[in-house]
Amino acid sequence: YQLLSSKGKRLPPGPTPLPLIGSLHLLGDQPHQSLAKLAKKHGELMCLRLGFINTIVISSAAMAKEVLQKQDLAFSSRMSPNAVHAHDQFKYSVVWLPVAARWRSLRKVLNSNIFSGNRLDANQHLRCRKVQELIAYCRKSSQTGAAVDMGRAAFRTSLNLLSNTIFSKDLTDPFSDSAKEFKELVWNIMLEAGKPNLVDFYPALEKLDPQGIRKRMTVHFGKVIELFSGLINERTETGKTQMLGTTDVIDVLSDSKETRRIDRTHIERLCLDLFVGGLTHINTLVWAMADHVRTRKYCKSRLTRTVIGKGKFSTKQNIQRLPYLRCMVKETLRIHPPVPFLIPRKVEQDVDVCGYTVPKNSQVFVNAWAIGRDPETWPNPLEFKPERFMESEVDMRGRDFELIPFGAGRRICPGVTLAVRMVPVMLGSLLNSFDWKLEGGAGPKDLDMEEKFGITLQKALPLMAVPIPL
Ligand code: HEM
Repeated sequence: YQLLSSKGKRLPPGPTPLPLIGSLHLLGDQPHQSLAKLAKKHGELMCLRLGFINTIVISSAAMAKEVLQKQDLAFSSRMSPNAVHAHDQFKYSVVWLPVAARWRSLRKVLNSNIFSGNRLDANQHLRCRKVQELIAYCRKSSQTGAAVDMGRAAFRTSLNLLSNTIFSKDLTDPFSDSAKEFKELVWNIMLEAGKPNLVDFYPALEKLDPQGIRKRMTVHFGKVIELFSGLINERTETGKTQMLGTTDVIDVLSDSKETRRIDRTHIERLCLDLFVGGLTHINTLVWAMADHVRTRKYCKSRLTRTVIGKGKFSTKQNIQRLPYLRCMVKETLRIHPPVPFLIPRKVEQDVDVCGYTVPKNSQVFVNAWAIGRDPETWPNPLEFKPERFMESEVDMRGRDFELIPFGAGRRICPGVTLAVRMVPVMLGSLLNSFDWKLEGGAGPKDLDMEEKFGITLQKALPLMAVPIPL
Protein backbone atom coordinates (compact mmCIF):
# COMPACT_ATOMS: atom_id res chain seq x y z
CA TYR A 1 0.00 0.00 0.00
CA GLN A 2 0.98 3.58 -0.23
CA LEU A 3 -0.42 6.07 2.21
CA LEU A 4 -1.85 9.23 0.73
CA SER A 5 -2.99 10.97 3.86
CA SER A 6 -1.93 10.97 7.45
CA LYS A 7 -3.04 12.18 10.87
CA GLY A 8 -3.48 15.89 11.34
CA LYS A 9 -2.27 16.59 7.83
CA ARG A 10 -5.23 17.59 5.71
CA LEU A 11 -4.87 16.98 2.02
CA PRO A 12 -5.15 20.17 0.02
CA PRO A 13 -8.49 20.59 -1.75
CA GLY A 14 -8.54 19.36 -5.30
CA PRO A 15 -7.79 15.93 -6.77
CA THR A 16 -5.49 13.76 -4.67
CA PRO A 17 -2.32 12.86 -6.54
CA LEU A 18 -2.33 9.17 -7.42
CA PRO A 19 0.80 7.24 -6.55
CA LEU A 20 2.30 4.28 -8.38
CA ILE A 21 1.31 0.69 -7.73
CA GLY A 22 1.34 -0.25 -4.05
CA SER A 23 1.44 -3.61 -2.40
CA LEU A 24 -1.29 -5.76 -0.87
CA HIS A 25 1.01 -7.93 1.21
CA LEU A 26 1.06 -5.72 4.27
CA LEU A 27 -2.62 -6.23 4.90
CA GLY A 28 -2.11 -9.96 5.54
CA ASP A 29 -4.98 -12.34 6.13
CA GLN A 30 -6.61 -10.23 8.88
CA PRO A 31 -7.00 -6.93 6.98
CA HIS A 32 -9.55 -5.52 9.47
CA GLN A 33 -6.89 -5.83 12.19
CA SER A 34 -4.00 -4.56 10.04
CA LEU A 35 -6.00 -1.54 8.91
CA ALA A 36 -7.08 -0.80 12.49
CA LYS A 37 -3.39 -0.75 13.52
CA LEU A 38 -2.49 1.51 10.59
CA ALA A 39 -5.34 3.85 11.50
CA LYS A 40 -3.90 4.30 15.01
CA LYS A 41 -0.80 5.66 13.36
CA HIS A 42 -2.27 7.54 10.44
CA GLY A 43 -5.73 8.68 11.43
CA GLU A 44 -9.44 8.08 11.12
CA LEU A 45 -9.52 8.59 7.37
CA MET A 46 -6.76 6.92 5.39
CA CYS A 47 -6.40 6.81 1.68
CA LEU A 48 -4.42 3.80 0.49
CA ARG A 49 -3.48 2.63 -2.93
CA LEU A 50 -4.18 -1.10 -3.17
CA GLY A 51 -2.96 -2.36 -6.52
CA PHE A 52 -4.62 0.04 -8.95
CA ILE A 53 -7.50 0.83 -6.64
CA ASN A 54 -7.69 3.83 -4.35
CA THR A 55 -9.05 2.68 -1.03
CA ILE A 56 -10.40 4.95 1.67
CA VAL A 57 -10.50 3.47 5.16
CA ILE A 58 -12.77 5.03 7.76
CA SER A 59 -11.94 4.07 11.34
CA SER A 60 -13.88 6.36 13.69
CA ALA A 61 -17.53 6.80 14.58
CA ALA A 62 -17.37 10.53 13.75
CA MET A 63 -15.99 9.91 10.28
CA ALA A 64 -18.46 7.05 9.70
CA LYS A 65 -21.27 9.49 10.52
CA GLU A 66 -19.82 11.92 8.00
CA VAL A 67 -19.82 9.41 5.13
CA LEU A 68 -22.83 7.23 6.01
CA GLN A 69 -25.16 9.98 7.14
CA LYS A 70 -24.13 13.49 6.15
CA GLN A 71 -22.80 12.52 2.73
CA ASP A 72 -24.65 9.23 2.38
CA LEU A 73 -25.74 9.71 -1.22
CA ALA A 74 -22.19 10.40 -2.47
CA PHE A 75 -21.00 7.21 -0.72
CA SER A 76 -23.84 4.87 -1.59
CA SER A 77 -22.59 3.13 -4.72
CA ARG A 78 -20.95 -0.25 -4.39
CA MET A 79 -17.59 -1.52 -5.57
CA SER A 80 -18.64 -4.89 -6.99
CA PRO A 81 -15.96 -7.59 -6.70
CA ASN A 82 -15.17 -9.55 -9.83
CA ALA A 83 -16.58 -12.71 -8.20
CA VAL A 84 -20.13 -11.32 -8.51
CA HIS A 85 -19.67 -10.72 -12.21
CA ALA A 86 -20.40 -14.45 -12.57
CA HIS A 87 -23.86 -14.83 -14.15
CA ASP A 88 -23.95 -10.99 -14.17
CA GLN A 89 -25.07 -11.15 -10.55
CA PHE A 90 -23.93 -7.56 -9.96
CA LYS A 91 -26.44 -6.32 -12.56
CA TYR A 92 -29.43 -7.86 -10.78
CA SER A 93 -28.55 -8.10 -7.12
CA VAL A 94 -29.88 -5.50 -4.67
CA VAL A 95 -26.52 -5.75 -2.89
CA TRP A 96 -24.52 -4.52 -5.88
CA LEU A 97 -26.91 -2.37 -7.91
CA PRO A 98 -26.19 1.36 -7.86
CA VAL A 99 -28.67 3.66 -6.11
CA ALA A 100 -31.06 4.12 -9.05
CA ALA A 101 -34.62 3.16 -10.00
CA ARG A 102 -34.16 -0.64 -9.99
CA TRP A 103 -32.37 -0.66 -6.62
CA ARG A 104 -35.04 1.66 -5.18
CA SER A 105 -37.91 -0.57 -6.18
CA LEU A 106 -36.19 -3.69 -4.82
CA ARG A 107 -35.41 -1.94 -1.53
CA LYS A 108 -38.98 -0.70 -1.25
CA VAL A 109 -40.26 -4.25 -1.54
CA LEU A 110 -37.75 -5.45 1.04
CA ASN A 111 -38.41 -2.66 3.53
CA SER A 112 -42.18 -2.41 3.23
CA ASN A 113 -43.28 -5.87 2.24
CA ILE A 114 -40.75 -8.49 3.22
CA PHE A 115 -39.05 -7.20 6.37
CA SER A 116 -41.83 -5.03 7.78
CA GLY A 117 -42.83 -5.74 11.38
CA ASN A 118 -46.30 -6.95 10.38
CA ARG A 119 -44.98 -9.32 7.76
CA LEU A 120 -42.42 -10.78 10.13
CA ASP A 121 -45.08 -11.16 12.83
CA ALA A 122 -47.28 -13.05 10.39
CA ASN A 123 -44.76 -15.79 9.68
CA GLN A 124 -43.13 -15.91 13.08
CA HIS A 125 -44.63 -19.32 13.88
CA LEU A 126 -42.72 -20.89 10.98
CA ARG A 127 -39.43 -19.68 12.43
CA CYS A 128 -40.39 -20.77 15.96
CA ARG A 129 -40.90 -24.30 14.66
CA LYS A 130 -37.37 -24.35 13.28
CA VAL A 131 -35.93 -23.17 16.58
CA GLN A 132 -37.82 -25.93 18.36
CA GLU A 133 -36.23 -28.44 15.98
CA LEU A 134 -32.82 -27.05 16.88
CA ILE A 135 -33.54 -27.52 20.57
CA ALA A 136 -34.76 -31.08 19.92
CA TYR A 137 -31.52 -31.80 18.08
CA CYS A 138 -29.46 -30.44 21.01
CA ARG A 139 -31.56 -32.46 23.45
CA LYS A 140 -30.65 -35.66 21.59
CA SER A 141 -26.97 -34.74 21.88
CA SER A 142 -27.41 -33.98 25.55
CA GLN A 143 -28.73 -37.51 26.13
CA THR A 144 -25.54 -39.07 24.74
CA GLY A 145 -23.20 -36.36 26.01
CA ALA A 146 -22.15 -35.58 22.43
CA ALA A 147 -20.88 -32.11 21.58
CA VAL A 148 -22.86 -29.94 19.19
CA ASP A 149 -20.97 -28.16 16.42
CA MET A 150 -22.70 -24.81 16.93
CA GLY A 151 -21.89 -23.45 13.47
CA ARG A 152 -23.30 -26.49 11.72
CA ALA A 153 -26.40 -26.71 13.87
CA ALA A 154 -27.09 -23.00 13.40
CA PHE A 155 -26.55 -23.30 9.66
CA ARG A 156 -29.06 -26.13 9.33
CA THR A 157 -31.65 -24.25 11.36
CA SER A 158 -31.07 -20.96 9.60
CA LEU A 159 -31.26 -22.44 6.14
CA ASN A 160 -34.75 -23.76 6.73
CA LEU A 161 -35.71 -20.76 8.80
CA LEU A 162 -34.99 -18.56 5.78
CA SER A 163 -36.47 -21.07 3.41
CA ASN A 164 -39.73 -20.99 5.36
CA THR A 165 -39.74 -17.19 5.34
CA ILE A 166 -39.17 -17.16 1.57
CA PHE A 167 -40.83 -20.32 0.20
CA SER A 168 -43.02 -21.46 3.14
CA LYS A 169 -41.26 -24.81 3.13
CA ASP A 170 -38.04 -26.46 4.20
CA LEU A 171 -35.48 -26.31 1.47
CA THR A 172 -34.31 -29.77 2.34
CA ASP A 173 -34.45 -32.32 5.08
CA PRO A 174 -31.66 -30.87 7.23
CA PHE A 175 -29.96 -34.27 7.59
CA SER A 176 -30.24 -35.39 3.95
CA ASP A 177 -27.47 -35.49 1.33
CA SER A 178 -29.11 -32.68 -0.61
CA ALA A 179 -28.99 -30.45 2.50
CA LYS A 180 -25.29 -31.20 2.76
CA GLU A 181 -24.85 -30.36 -0.90
CA PHE A 182 -26.73 -27.07 -0.61
CA LYS A 183 -24.82 -26.14 2.53
CA GLU A 184 -21.55 -26.74 0.70
CA LEU A 185 -22.77 -24.67 -2.21
CA VAL A 186 -23.62 -21.69 0.00
CA TRP A 187 -20.38 -22.04 1.98
CA ASN A 188 -18.43 -22.15 -1.29
CA ILE A 189 -20.12 -18.98 -2.49
CA MET A 190 -19.24 -17.24 0.77
CA LEU A 191 -15.69 -18.60 0.64
CA GLU A 192 -15.01 -17.51 -2.95
CA ALA A 193 -16.62 -14.10 -2.43
CA GLY A 194 -14.47 -13.61 0.70
CA LYS A 195 -11.12 -14.51 -0.91
CA PRO A 196 -8.94 -11.54 -1.83
CA ASN A 197 -8.99 -11.55 -5.64
CA LEU A 198 -6.07 -10.04 -7.56
CA VAL A 199 -8.49 -9.00 -10.31
CA ASP A 200 -10.18 -6.59 -7.90
CA PHE A 201 -6.92 -4.69 -7.47
CA TYR A 202 -5.44 -5.21 -10.94
CA PRO A 203 -8.49 -5.00 -13.23
CA ALA A 204 -6.38 -5.70 -16.34
CA LEU A 205 -6.23 -9.32 -15.15
CA GLU A 206 -10.00 -9.72 -15.47
CA LYS A 207 -9.98 -11.91 -18.58
CA LEU A 208 -7.28 -14.16 -17.12
CA ASP A 209 -9.10 -14.72 -13.81
CA PRO A 210 -5.75 -15.99 -12.43
CA GLN A 211 -7.17 -17.51 -9.21
CA GLY A 212 -10.16 -19.04 -11.03
CA ILE A 213 -12.55 -17.34 -8.60
CA ARG A 214 -15.05 -16.12 -11.22
CA LYS A 215 -15.00 -19.50 -12.94
CA ARG A 216 -15.88 -21.34 -9.75
CA MET A 217 -18.49 -18.72 -8.80
CA THR A 218 -20.13 -19.26 -12.21
CA VAL A 219 -20.59 -22.94 -11.36
CA HIS A 220 -21.86 -22.29 -7.80
CA PHE A 221 -24.24 -19.48 -8.78
CA GLY A 222 -25.51 -21.59 -11.70
CA LYS A 223 -26.48 -24.44 -9.35
CA VAL A 224 -28.17 -22.17 -6.79
CA ILE A 225 -30.09 -20.22 -9.43
CA GLU A 226 -31.31 -23.50 -10.94
CA LEU A 227 -32.48 -24.66 -7.53
CA PHE A 228 -34.34 -21.41 -6.81
CA SER A 229 -35.85 -21.40 -10.26
CA GLY A 230 -37.26 -24.89 -9.60
CA LEU A 231 -38.67 -23.81 -6.24
CA ILE A 232 -40.26 -20.70 -7.71
CA ASN A 233 -41.84 -22.80 -10.49
CA GLU A 234 -43.17 -25.24 -7.92
CA ARG A 235 -44.67 -22.37 -5.92
CA THR A 236 -46.20 -20.75 -8.98
CA GLU A 237 -47.84 -24.04 -9.94
CA THR A 238 -49.22 -24.83 -6.49
CA GLY A 239 -50.40 -21.25 -5.99
CA LYS A 240 -50.24 -18.98 -3.02
CA THR A 241 -49.60 -20.02 0.55
CA GLN A 242 -52.16 -17.54 1.79
CA MET A 243 -54.57 -20.46 1.97
CA LEU A 244 -52.37 -21.69 4.80
CA GLY A 245 -52.80 -18.40 6.56
CA THR A 246 -49.33 -17.04 5.82
CA THR A 247 -47.71 -14.96 3.14
CA ASP A 248 -44.15 -15.67 2.14
CA VAL A 249 -41.64 -13.75 0.07
CA ILE A 250 -42.66 -15.41 -3.18
CA ASP A 251 -46.31 -14.43 -2.57
CA VAL A 252 -45.20 -10.85 -2.05
CA LEU A 253 -43.00 -10.76 -5.10
CA SER A 254 -45.55 -12.31 -7.42
CA ASP A 255 -48.55 -10.39 -6.16
CA SER A 256 -47.96 -6.98 -4.81
CA LYS A 257 -48.68 -3.87 -6.82
CA GLU A 258 -45.29 -2.61 -5.76
CA THR A 259 -43.52 -5.54 -7.29
CA ARG A 260 -45.33 -5.92 -10.58
CA ARG A 261 -42.35 -4.59 -12.43
CA ILE A 262 -39.87 -6.99 -10.84
CA ASP A 263 -39.12 -9.66 -13.40
CA ARG A 264 -38.34 -13.32 -12.91
CA THR A 265 -34.55 -12.92 -13.05
CA HIS A 266 -34.65 -10.29 -10.31
CA ILE A 267 -36.84 -12.54 -8.17
CA GLU A 268 -34.39 -15.44 -8.52
CA ARG A 269 -31.45 -13.20 -7.73
CA LEU A 270 -33.24 -11.62 -4.77
CA CYS A 271 -33.70 -15.12 -3.32
CA LEU A 272 -29.96 -15.63 -3.73
CA ASP A 273 -29.25 -12.33 -1.93
CA LEU A 274 -31.61 -13.20 0.89
CA PHE A 275 -30.09 -16.63 1.41
CA VAL A 276 -26.48 -15.46 1.37
CA GLY A 277 -27.18 -12.25 3.36
CA GLY A 278 -29.55 -14.06 5.68
CA LEU A 279 -26.94 -16.57 6.79
CA THR A 280 -24.75 -13.78 8.19
CA HIS A 281 -26.34 -14.07 11.60
CA ILE A 282 -24.98 -17.61 12.10
CA ASN A 283 -21.63 -16.05 12.96
CA THR A 284 -23.27 -13.87 15.55
CA LEU A 285 -24.89 -16.87 17.18
CA VAL A 286 -21.61 -18.80 17.26
CA TRP A 287 -19.66 -15.85 18.71
CA ALA A 288 -22.36 -15.19 21.31
CA MET A 289 -22.31 -18.86 22.37
CA ALA A 290 -18.50 -18.82 22.50
CA ASP A 291 -18.49 -15.71 24.70
CA HIS A 292 -21.19 -17.26 26.85
CA VAL A 293 -19.25 -20.51 27.36
CA ARG A 294 -16.12 -18.47 28.13
CA THR A 295 -17.70 -16.04 30.60
CA ARG A 296 -20.95 -17.74 31.69
CA LYS A 297 -22.35 -14.26 32.16
CA TYR A 298 -25.85 -15.22 31.09
CA CYS A 299 -26.13 -17.77 33.91
CA LYS A 300 -24.84 -15.28 36.43
CA SER A 301 -27.33 -12.65 35.42
CA ARG A 302 -30.49 -12.76 37.50
CA LEU A 303 -32.46 -11.23 34.71
CA THR A 304 -32.61 -14.33 32.60
CA ARG A 305 -34.18 -17.69 33.29
CA THR A 306 -36.15 -16.48 36.25
CA VAL A 307 -38.17 -14.21 34.01
CA ILE A 308 -39.53 -16.68 31.50
CA GLY A 309 -38.87 -19.97 33.29
CA LYS A 310 -36.19 -22.58 32.70
CA GLY A 311 -36.48 -24.66 29.57
CA LYS A 312 -39.03 -22.36 27.94
CA PHE A 313 -38.42 -21.42 24.36
CA SER A 314 -37.72 -17.81 23.75
CA THR A 315 -40.30 -16.11 21.60
CA LYS A 316 -40.43 -12.58 20.28
CA GLN A 317 -42.68 -11.66 23.23
CA ASN A 318 -40.30 -13.22 25.73
CA ILE A 319 -37.36 -11.37 24.23
CA GLN A 320 -38.98 -8.08 25.26
CA ARG A 321 -38.71 -9.31 28.84
CA LEU A 322 -35.07 -10.35 28.57
CA PRO A 323 -33.02 -7.16 28.46
CA TYR A 324 -29.78 -8.94 29.35
CA LEU A 325 -30.17 -11.26 26.37
CA ARG A 326 -30.63 -8.27 24.06
CA CYS A 327 -27.51 -6.67 25.57
CA MET A 328 -25.58 -9.90 24.89
CA VAL A 329 -26.52 -9.70 21.23
CA LYS A 330 -25.39 -6.06 21.03
CA GLU A 331 -22.13 -6.85 22.80
CA THR A 332 -21.47 -9.75 20.43
CA LEU A 333 -22.12 -7.56 17.39
CA ARG A 334 -19.87 -4.83 18.85
CA ILE A 335 -16.88 -7.15 19.32
CA HIS A 336 -17.48 -9.41 16.34
CA PRO A 337 -19.35 -7.53 13.60
CA PRO A 338 -19.92 -10.23 10.97
CA VAL A 339 -19.23 -7.82 8.09
CA PRO A 340 -16.17 -5.97 9.42
CA PHE A 341 -15.79 -3.44 6.57
CA LEU A 342 -19.54 -3.30 5.85
CA ILE A 343 -20.04 -4.00 2.14
CA PRO A 344 -17.51 -1.76 0.37
CA ARG A 345 -18.95 1.48 -0.96
CA LYS A 346 -17.62 3.52 -3.86
CA VAL A 347 -17.63 7.21 -4.77
CA GLU A 348 -18.51 8.08 -8.37
CA GLN A 349 -17.22 11.69 -8.10
CA ASP A 350 -14.52 13.50 -6.13
CA VAL A 351 -15.99 14.17 -2.67
CA ASP A 352 -14.74 16.48 0.08
CA VAL A 353 -14.84 14.96 3.56
CA CYS A 354 -13.71 17.19 6.41
CA GLY A 355 -11.02 18.77 4.27
CA TYR A 356 -9.88 15.58 2.55
CA THR A 357 -10.57 15.01 -1.11
CA VAL A 358 -11.72 11.49 -1.75
CA PRO A 359 -10.89 10.88 -5.41
CA LYS A 360 -13.62 9.54 -7.69
CA ASN A 361 -13.85 5.77 -8.17
CA SER A 362 -12.24 5.11 -4.76
CA GLN A 363 -13.58 2.19 -2.82
CA VAL A 364 -14.56 2.91 0.76
CA PHE A 365 -14.12 0.53 3.70
CA VAL A 366 -15.85 1.52 6.91
CA ASN A 367 -14.02 -0.48 9.58
CA ALA A 368 -16.97 -1.33 11.85
CA TRP A 369 -14.68 -3.79 13.66
CA ALA A 370 -12.23 -1.03 14.66
CA ILE A 371 -15.06 1.37 15.56
CA GLY A 372 -16.63 -1.24 17.87
CA ARG A 373 -13.30 -1.67 19.69
CA ASP A 374 -12.31 1.99 19.91
CA PRO A 375 -11.10 2.56 23.51
CA GLU A 376 -12.14 6.22 23.29
CA THR A 377 -15.77 5.09 23.05
CA TRP A 378 -15.75 1.74 24.81
CA PRO A 379 -13.95 1.32 28.17
CA ASN A 380 -12.09 -2.04 28.21
CA PRO A 381 -13.17 -2.68 24.65
CA LEU A 382 -11.93 -6.28 24.49
CA GLU A 383 -13.91 -7.37 27.55
CA PHE A 384 -17.21 -9.15 26.84
CA LYS A 385 -19.47 -7.10 29.07
CA PRO A 386 -23.15 -7.04 28.03
CA GLU A 387 -23.92 -4.94 31.15
CA ARG A 388 -22.41 -1.92 29.41
CA PHE A 389 -25.62 -1.72 27.38
CA MET A 390 -28.03 -2.11 30.32
CA GLU A 391 -28.12 1.58 31.06
CA SER A 392 -27.40 2.81 27.57
CA GLU A 393 -29.74 3.47 24.72
CA VAL A 394 -27.10 2.89 22.01
CA ASP A 395 -28.97 1.82 18.92
CA MET A 396 -27.39 -0.54 16.40
CA ARG A 397 -29.70 0.17 13.48
CA GLY A 398 -27.71 3.00 11.96
CA ARG A 399 -28.52 5.83 14.34
CA ASP A 400 -25.50 5.68 16.66
CA PHE A 401 -22.28 5.43 14.70
CA GLU A 402 -20.19 3.86 17.44
CA LEU A 403 -22.14 0.62 16.84
CA ILE A 404 -22.87 -0.06 13.17
CA PRO A 405 -22.79 -3.83 12.54
CA PHE A 406 -25.66 -3.42 10.03
CA GLY A 407 -24.19 -0.33 8.33
CA ALA A 408 -26.20 2.88 8.08
CA GLY A 409 -27.86 5.26 5.65
CA ARG A 410 -29.59 4.25 2.45
CA ARG A 411 -27.71 0.99 2.15
CA ILE A 412 -28.23 -0.19 5.70
CA CYS A 413 -28.92 -3.92 5.92
CA PRO A 414 -32.60 -4.45 5.05
CA GLY A 415 -32.55 -7.75 7.00
CA VAL A 416 -31.80 -6.00 10.30
CA THR A 417 -35.42 -6.39 11.43
CA LEU A 418 -35.30 -10.14 10.83
CA ALA A 419 -31.82 -10.51 12.35
CA VAL A 420 -32.75 -8.70 15.59
CA ARG A 421 -35.59 -11.17 15.99
CA MET A 422 -33.86 -14.35 14.89
CA VAL A 423 -30.60 -14.07 16.82
CA PRO A 424 -32.06 -13.45 20.31
CA VAL A 425 -34.76 -16.09 19.80
CA MET A 426 -32.20 -18.74 18.79
CA LEU A 427 -29.67 -17.70 21.41
CA GLY A 428 -32.26 -17.34 24.17
CA SER A 429 -33.73 -20.77 23.42
CA LEU A 430 -30.28 -22.42 23.51
CA LEU A 431 -29.31 -20.71 26.76
CA ASN A 432 -32.63 -21.21 28.41
CA SER A 433 -32.81 -24.93 27.65
CA PHE A 434 -29.26 -26.06 28.50
CA ASP A 435 -26.10 -25.32 30.35
CA TRP A 436 -23.20 -25.49 27.94
CA LYS A 437 -19.74 -26.92 28.55
CA LEU A 438 -16.76 -27.22 26.29
CA GLU A 439 -16.03 -30.61 24.72
CA GLY A 440 -13.60 -32.91 26.56
CA GLY A 441 -13.84 -31.03 29.84
CA ALA A 442 -11.81 -28.09 28.49
CA GLY A 443 -11.95 -24.98 30.66
CA PRO A 444 -13.19 -21.58 29.47
CA LYS A 445 -9.61 -20.32 29.15
CA ASP A 446 -8.85 -23.06 26.59
CA LEU A 447 -11.39 -21.67 24.15
CA ASP A 448 -9.71 -20.31 21.06
CA MET A 449 -11.34 -17.03 20.01
CA GLU A 450 -9.31 -16.39 16.87
CA GLU A 451 -11.10 -14.79 13.92
CA LYS A 452 -11.05 -15.84 10.28
CA PHE A 453 -11.56 -13.00 7.82
CA GLY A 454 -13.76 -13.65 4.80
CA ILE A 455 -17.05 -12.37 3.43
CA THR A 456 -18.10 -12.69 7.04
CA LEU A 457 -15.92 -12.70 10.13
CA GLN A 458 -16.03 -16.26 11.40
CA LYS A 459 -14.65 -18.02 14.40
CA ALA A 460 -11.48 -19.67 13.06
CA LEU A 461 -12.08 -22.98 14.88
CA PRO A 462 -15.53 -24.56 15.19
CA LEU A 463 -17.25 -24.20 18.54
CA MET A 464 -17.96 -27.67 19.93
CA ALA A 465 -20.14 -27.44 23.05
CA VAL A 466 -21.94 -30.09 25.10
CA PRO A 467 -25.51 -29.27 26.15
CA ILE A 468 -26.43 -30.23 29.71
CA PRO A 469 -30.20 -30.28 30.28
CA LEU A 470 -31.39 -27.91 32.97
C1 HEM B 1 -26.53 -10.45 12.16
C2 HEM B 1 -27.09 -10.37 10.97
C3 HEM B 1 -26.69 -9.43 9.86
C4 HEM B 1 -25.68 -8.50 9.80
C5 HEM B 1 -24.66 -8.13 10.88
C6 HEM B 1 -25.77 -7.86 8.49
C7 HEM B 1 -24.91 -6.85 8.06
C8 HEM B 1 -25.03 -6.20 6.85
C9 HEM B 1 -24.19 -5.09 6.44
C10 HEM B 1 -23.06 -4.48 7.25
C11 HEM B 1 -24.61 -4.68 5.22
C12 HEM B 1 -24.03 -3.52 4.39
C13 HEM B 1 -24.63 -2.23 4.90
C14 HEM B 1 -23.97 -0.97 4.38
O1 HEM B 1 -23.34 -0.97 3.32
O2 HEM B 1 -24.12 0.08 5.06
C15 HEM B 1 -25.72 -5.55 4.82
C16 HEM B 1 -26.40 -5.46 3.64
C17 HEM B 1 -27.38 -6.35 3.26
N1 HEM B 1 -27.93 -7.36 4.04
FE1 HEM B 1 -27.43 -7.81 5.94
N2 HEM B 1 -26.81 -8.41 7.79
C18 HEM B 1 -27.41 -9.36 8.59
C19 HEM B 1 -28.53 -10.10 8.29
C20 HEM B 1 -29.19 -10.05 7.09
C21 HEM B 1 -30.40 -10.79 6.80
C22 HEM B 1 -31.14 -11.70 7.80
C23 HEM B 1 -30.71 -10.52 5.50
C24 HEM B 1 -31.86 -11.04 4.67
C25 HEM B 1 -32.50 -12.18 4.86
C26 HEM B 1 -29.73 -9.58 4.98
C27 HEM B 1 -29.71 -9.05 3.71
C28 HEM B 1 -28.90 -8.01 3.29
C29 HEM B 1 -28.97 -7.39 1.97
C30 HEM B 1 -29.91 -7.80 0.82
C31 HEM B 1 -28.02 -6.34 1.95
C32 HEM B 1 -27.70 -5.38 0.81
C33 HEM B 1 -28.46 -4.07 0.94
C34 HEM B 1 -28.10 -3.01 -0.11
O3 HEM B 1 -26.97 -2.99 -0.60
O4 HEM B 1 -28.98 -2.19 -0.43
N3 HEM B 1 -28.83 -9.31 5.99
N4 HEM B 1 -25.95 -6.46 5.85
